[in-house]
Amino acid sequence: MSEPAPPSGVVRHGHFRYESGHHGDVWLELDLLASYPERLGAAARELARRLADQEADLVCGPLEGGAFVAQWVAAELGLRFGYTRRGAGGRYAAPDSPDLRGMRAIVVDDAVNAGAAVIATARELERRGCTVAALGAVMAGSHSGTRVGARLGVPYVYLHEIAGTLWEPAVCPLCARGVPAEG
Ligand SMILES: O=P(O)(O)OC[C@H]1O[C@H](OP(=O)(O)OP(=O)(O)O)[C@H](O)[C@@H]1O
Repeated sequence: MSEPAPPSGVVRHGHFRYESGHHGDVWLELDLLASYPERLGAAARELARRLADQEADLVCGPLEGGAFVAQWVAAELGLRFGYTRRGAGGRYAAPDSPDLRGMRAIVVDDAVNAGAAVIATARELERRGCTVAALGAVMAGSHSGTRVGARLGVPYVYLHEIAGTLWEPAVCPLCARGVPAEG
């Protein structure tokens, strides 16, 4: 079964300046993805199908976009749902209630780029007494997002690999060609 393609306009090509300070040639319009619930639901159903053998109790995603997908995947699998929220210093925290001790968790995000959100979410779940069983994402960036499962040492399902390159600003070839950067 082939996975549903992201809606047109979600993956943009050009010259962009990211929050990390890097420059790159791909931008993901994740709010646009979230605005098509039918398409997001199709992606979540496909993720759920591929993650169904993980014997998990909980699906957890980072707010905002990751949690939208995680909740849908949890509903498809008949599992509990949780979320994390970014706080100071890049830490992601889950709400104090419910008690998550002893649960097997799948971490789900809409997009994984550097992997900061899913890794911090996995660390928080472990701190709260969960075992992280697997990772799922609708989209994963080819520069590092596709390798985050290996970094966490868990099975990783992503539906779309988004080809893109990151550069330090000083060596950005698009800057060298005088292409204006967005972001
Ligand atoms: O792999 P990473 O480099 O961490 O990037 C991926 C994260 O970035 C986006 O969230 P963002 O921080 O923009 O928050 P939002 O969902 O509230 O827009 C996206 O929803 C992922 O959670």
